[in-house]
Amino acid sequence: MSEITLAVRGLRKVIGGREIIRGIDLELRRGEVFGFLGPNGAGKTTTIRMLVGLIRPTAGTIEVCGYDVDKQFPQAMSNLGCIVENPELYGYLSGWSNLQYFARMMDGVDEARIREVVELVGLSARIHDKVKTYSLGMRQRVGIAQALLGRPKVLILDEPTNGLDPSGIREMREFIRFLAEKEGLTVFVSSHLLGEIQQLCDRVAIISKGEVVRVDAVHTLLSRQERVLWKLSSPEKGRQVLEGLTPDVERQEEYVVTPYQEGEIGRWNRALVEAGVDVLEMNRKLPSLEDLFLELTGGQSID
Ligand SMILES: Nc1ncnc2c1ncn2[C@@H]1O[C@H](COP(=O)(O)OP(=O)(O)OP(=O)(O)O)[C@@H](O)[C@H]1O
Repeated sequence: MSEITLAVRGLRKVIGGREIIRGIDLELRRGEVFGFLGPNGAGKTTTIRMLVGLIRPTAGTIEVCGYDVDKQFPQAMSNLGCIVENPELYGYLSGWSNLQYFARMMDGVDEARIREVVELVGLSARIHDKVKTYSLGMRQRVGIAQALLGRPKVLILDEPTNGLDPSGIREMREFIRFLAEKEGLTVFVSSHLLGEIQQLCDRVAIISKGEVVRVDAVHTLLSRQERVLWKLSSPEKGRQVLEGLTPDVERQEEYVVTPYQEGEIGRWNRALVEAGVDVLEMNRKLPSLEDLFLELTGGQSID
């Protein structure tokens, strides 16, 4: 079991008599990109604000690298970097001066470290230009550089690709994966975009109405729901044959749909042919996270 860098236990938050967060437990490991997925209003931002110490939980604990955010705040925060609301940068200063300004407020961050993070986020060529000439993607990178100054083990990003264009989104995704895989950071990313989580994250927690309804590897979540679409010479007869072999068979337009069960497909195929049903086409289909989300939240849409 790899090192736990962020542990959340029994987290609750009541605001104005309303329970917004209703008991969240999470354990994040070193080197993983962890997605926090939920529709608008599910409680993502409130949870993140507690993780980074901006608001206090009503109940529960949060530990960063073993340090309690409430009781050992400075130690916990020295292991945590975050961009929660849009990074506040001074447009009339260069990226470098912005970073110098933040570095001055931190212990043990020297010019060499600033140079290091600038290189890490790939901004060396433009770092002495004024921030107001930067694209949104570049500003995000300065924000990340700032979050990395103190050598955190955990990085928390709230909707990191918000507002970026497709190439900016791809770059940001590659950069986040690099930080986890090569630098060993734990990256916690909130999003309401299923496709993004699917492409970026190792594991995901799905949050709905202040509760985590599922935590699993993205791959496991999706493969468990994998289906096979059969195009058959006589779909109705084929459906009856398949129903005798596996539960969960349904018709979808011209296809008969079954679960995907490794090792069974050949046998089902033979049974169809023996019953006089030709298999014209067969496709494996991964569900979208969207299908899964609808299933887990009882039809609550993502947006
Ligand atoms: N300070 C507050 N006072 C009252 N209600 C609040 C407060 N902060 C959050 N809420 C409510 O708590 C719920 C969760 O909000 P939160 O912002 O955490 O959701 P979210 O998942 O981050 O959604 P979004 O992506 O829209 O920010 C919402 O119903 C919101 O109205």
